[in-house]
Amino acid sequence: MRIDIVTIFPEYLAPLDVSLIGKAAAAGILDIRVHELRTWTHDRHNTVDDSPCGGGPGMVMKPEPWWEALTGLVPPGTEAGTRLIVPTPSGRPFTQRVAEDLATASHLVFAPARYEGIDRRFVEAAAERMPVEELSIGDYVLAGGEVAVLVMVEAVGRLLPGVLGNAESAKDDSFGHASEGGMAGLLEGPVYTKPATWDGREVPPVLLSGNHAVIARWRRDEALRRTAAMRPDLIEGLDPDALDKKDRAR
Ligand SMILES: N#Cc1ccccc1Cn1ccc2ccc(-c3cc(N)[nH]n3)cc21
Repeated sequence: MRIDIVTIFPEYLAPLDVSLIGKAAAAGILDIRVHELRTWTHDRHNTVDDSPCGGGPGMVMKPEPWWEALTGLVPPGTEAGTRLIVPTPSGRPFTQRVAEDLATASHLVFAPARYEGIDRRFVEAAAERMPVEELSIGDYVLAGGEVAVLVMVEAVGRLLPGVLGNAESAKDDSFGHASEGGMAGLLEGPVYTKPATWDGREVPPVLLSGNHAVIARWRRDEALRRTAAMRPDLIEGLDPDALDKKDRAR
């Protein structure tokens, strides 16, 4: 997967060189390219913003540099397989299902804005050339879209084949598709490691029993318990077929 990120703060995307995503890029699974939006400005001050039409606070990002950037990165006629992602507080929620959908694309272009956002006409013009997703990572307002891009690139990147080692799997992710017996669709339950006793607190004995069927059942019970406590909305949304007989007996 190729990922292009256009921003006025390229240094904000430095974390993508680290850890899981950094290793995936080094392995060639991800081809991540970060671009400075001002590359596509032509005035002496490399202007990317202007005052809002109709008045109001702050500044709005001009459509021209974004359009030139998009056209430079995705020349007309080469849009197949490309999706434009625009982080915004007024977007569709970015969820695990959205991440799974975006993971099927061959090319993602991210347009993290600053100020009060981008002139609407850029999104409208882009939507005539390729699918555009306006996405929110949560019900709070950030100062710009770069942090949202970090979140989305990690959530999407980890789903690509070869990114997670065999030991870790996205198969049973929280929020993923609920599956019979799996944890997908539920929150993660508690995790423990050695020592067996710490601070006078014991690891639940079932986890030391070596009985994998009993351990799996205990973990599913704990995941259901935590989900019911922290996110009852997810329980309601679970596919009934994804709950096994013992779940229903709870
Ligand atoms: N737009 C806008 C805007 C509108 C009002 C006040 C402040 C901003 C700042 N801003 C500029 C770009 C941009 C991108 C994404 C977010 C964003 C996403 C989530 N989930 N929260 N915030 C915010 C962004």
